[in-house]
Amino acid sequence: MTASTQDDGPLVVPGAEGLPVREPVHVAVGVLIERDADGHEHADSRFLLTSRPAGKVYAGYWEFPGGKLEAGESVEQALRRELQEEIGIHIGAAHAWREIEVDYPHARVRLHFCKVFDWTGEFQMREAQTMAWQRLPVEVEPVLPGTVPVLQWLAEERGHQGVTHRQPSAGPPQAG
Ligand SMILES: Nc1nc2c([nH]c(=O)n2[C@@H]2O[C@H](COP(=O)(O)OP(=O)(O)OP(=O)(O)O)[C@@H](O)[C@H]2O)c(=O)[nH]1
Repeated sequence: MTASTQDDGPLVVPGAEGLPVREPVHVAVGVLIERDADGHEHADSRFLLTSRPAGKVYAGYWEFPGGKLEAGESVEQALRRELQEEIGIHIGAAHAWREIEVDYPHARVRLHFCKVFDWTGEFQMREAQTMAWQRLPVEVEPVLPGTVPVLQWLAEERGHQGVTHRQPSAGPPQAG
């Protein structure tokens, strides 16, 4: 799937063009990164992607784990709760990193990406997702449209040249 950006505007996914402006749903998203023995992130550090569970919009697409903020929650609180609920880990500090709005046909979301370097606990895919530690270029596919800019930001930070992921080979997603 291809998507287009607008100047200072949201990433607009095909099918969402021309829709009335909607209030964004805020989503906390964790970019879990493995650091080396010196505690540094480097160009080859692996990051975690998870596949979206069956029954959700974009089921099977790969994304960074996270979920919607509940009433009264901060981004960090929501991320802490979501990662415990969905993948079974307790995170340490969440470092606010980048934000982007994405206009999907089903909703407009504002994605608050946080880098996370410390966590405890065993990974448990509690929604029957799949997890994959990845480097650039990402090998799993298809990647969620809202994940593509994040891969680009990582590529810029890491001096990665070339593609960041494979283009999806399947047709449009089944809503769930
Ligand atoms: N977790 C996550 N969501 C993302 C990313 N990129 C992106 O566009 N999204 C969008 O953000 C929204 C997150 O919703 P979700 O369904 O995962 O959240 P949730 O677990 O709280 O949902 P639910 O409890 O209502 O089922 C979806 O519309 C999803 O398509 C990403 O990298 N990670």
